[in-house]
Amino acid sequence: MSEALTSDNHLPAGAAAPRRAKPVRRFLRNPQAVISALVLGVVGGAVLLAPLLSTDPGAAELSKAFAGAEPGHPLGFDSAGRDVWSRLLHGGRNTLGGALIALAVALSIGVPSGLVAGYYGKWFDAVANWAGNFVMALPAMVVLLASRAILGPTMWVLMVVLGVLVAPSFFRLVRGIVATVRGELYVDAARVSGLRDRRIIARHVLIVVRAPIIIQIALVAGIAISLQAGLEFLGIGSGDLPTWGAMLNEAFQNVQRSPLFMLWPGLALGITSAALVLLASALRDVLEDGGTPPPRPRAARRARVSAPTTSDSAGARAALLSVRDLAVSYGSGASAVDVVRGVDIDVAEGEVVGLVGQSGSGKSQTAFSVLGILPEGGRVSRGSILIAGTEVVGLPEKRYRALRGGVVAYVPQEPMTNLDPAFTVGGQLVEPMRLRLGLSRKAAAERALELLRQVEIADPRRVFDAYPHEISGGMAQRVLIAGAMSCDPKLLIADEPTTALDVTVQAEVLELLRRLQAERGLGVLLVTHDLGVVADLCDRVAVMNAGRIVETGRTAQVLTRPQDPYTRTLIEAVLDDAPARPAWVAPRAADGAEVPA
Ligand SMILES: Nc1ncnc2c1ncn2[C@@H]1O[C@H](COP(=O)(O)OP(=O)(O)OP(=O)(O)O)[C@@H](O)[C@H]1O
Repeated sequence: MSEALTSDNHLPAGAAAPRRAKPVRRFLRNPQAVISALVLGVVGGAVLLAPLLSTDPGAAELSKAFAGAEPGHPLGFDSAGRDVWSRLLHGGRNTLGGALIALAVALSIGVPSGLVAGYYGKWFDAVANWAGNFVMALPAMVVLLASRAILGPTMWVLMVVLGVLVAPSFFRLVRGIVATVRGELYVDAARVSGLRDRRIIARHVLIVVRAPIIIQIALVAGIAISLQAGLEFLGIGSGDLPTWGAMLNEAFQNVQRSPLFMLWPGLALGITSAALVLLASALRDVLEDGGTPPPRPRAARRARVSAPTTSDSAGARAALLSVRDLAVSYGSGASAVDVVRGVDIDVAEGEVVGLVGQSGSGKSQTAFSVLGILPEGGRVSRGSILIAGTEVVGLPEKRYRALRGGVVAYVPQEPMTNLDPAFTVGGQLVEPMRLRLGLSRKAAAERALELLRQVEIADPRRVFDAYPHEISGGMAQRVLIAGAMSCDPKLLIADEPTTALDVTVQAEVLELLRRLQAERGLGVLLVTHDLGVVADLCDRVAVMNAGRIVETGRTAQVLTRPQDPYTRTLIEAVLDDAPARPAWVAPRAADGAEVPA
């Protein structure tokens, strides 16, 4: 086996693939990020420590109006004889505090609603999208002015209103990303492994939106500060509170006498806003370009057409998997299309049943129906599916979850897209085991390493610690097989498990599946278009065409004495692909001379 493994494990054992530096390290290596964060740190620290670094901002000494700098008052006094330095620091507290309130409101409305709308879609998405568009269409300044007229001169409440006005920017951002991630195969895989939606969102979805949200926070904070300063400059804020905008307003009224008063709040606003924008741009480089790879576009589940009738005996039903009269439909009413019609399949314990047919014949739709993961718009419109005696058509999601991962497991077609690029292989194996088997982190990690050994990965520790992009396709498929085995299922649904792999690796993975099936006595429903794989692995085979099972029987019997014309065509197509005959060699006479044709 070790020889076989070398072709699969493209990276030599122990050789580490180039790893991306951790986000903190990338941040520290980015001068723009460090400088802008330092500037913001200094501004934030100064305003936080305002009571220690300055005196009462409201204390006025009229005799000192417009007086210059003196010890303890480095920026001099304003028109009312108040210390400009104290007002600048305390004003910063109110300005930044107001921006924080607006941000908190925007985040608490925009992020959860974007997550729910993006992940679940349906009516909530439509309503939230409409509401978001409506709020975005409102002119922010006019709404703030109207709010001030209705609610009175209270800056904090105006900041809450501002938060509501900018919430759609977070909603749109999160909704868009989550809607893409929702369609990722690794999210389907997490669902099949029995994880709850809440957990999938927290673990696989939030991590993808994390970086864009951080970047958006920096941008929106800059906008909130500017808007707030604008309101105060226009005299629409609280009036009595020192803020940078209010200082600008006061300074503007005395610009002829002391133009320097404009400088300090203007500088504070300019430096803080510029630092936030520069930080957002640096964070984009740090977190996105070199960070979590963006979700790979979901490989379209093939949807091509191809044209029906016997199947497993409709009588006795197998103990492990028994499908009867299954129909899968897309669309509704007159436009409904049945892509699977009247399918009957049985898989007994320890039996390998091949589901074979050309592309678009409905094999994957049948498998997805068994797993309860039909793509959006698809539904089981008729029939019955018994898994270990439990009817799963119409089964509540909670009970379905208990079956998936535990009784029935899934090995998908495309290994790479079924692993979450944001987590290590080990992390992805450990999580379902902790949840389903109630193991501690340590015990689950040990079991994961043992499973990696069982699927013949040469260096389990390295693969355990690796991210999906650091392993080969063949290794990724072994990892998924290890994951499928992790909760000791009885039934395995394998959907073209070797199609995406190169030929040598295909043979190894098939050999592995054969060994695990025999050792564990698994029942397997093997979806494939490859009659060679069927001949190699399957006890029985069901041939599918245009959504129907056209022939079922023992593998040897179906392959050697096919009854249905479509099965014969399939077999003949394979024979047509047989290796070409050797090149013609001209016959030679006894003396070696070429015989003329
Ligand atoms: N999301 C969808 N919406 C509408 N029709 C779909 C959808 N997905 C698949 N179909 C249709 O269902 C039929 C069966 O597709 P299915 O993916 O099961 O084929 P398959 O036999 O597994 O093919 P392949 O080997 O290429 O995956 C196809 O005709 C396809 O057009």
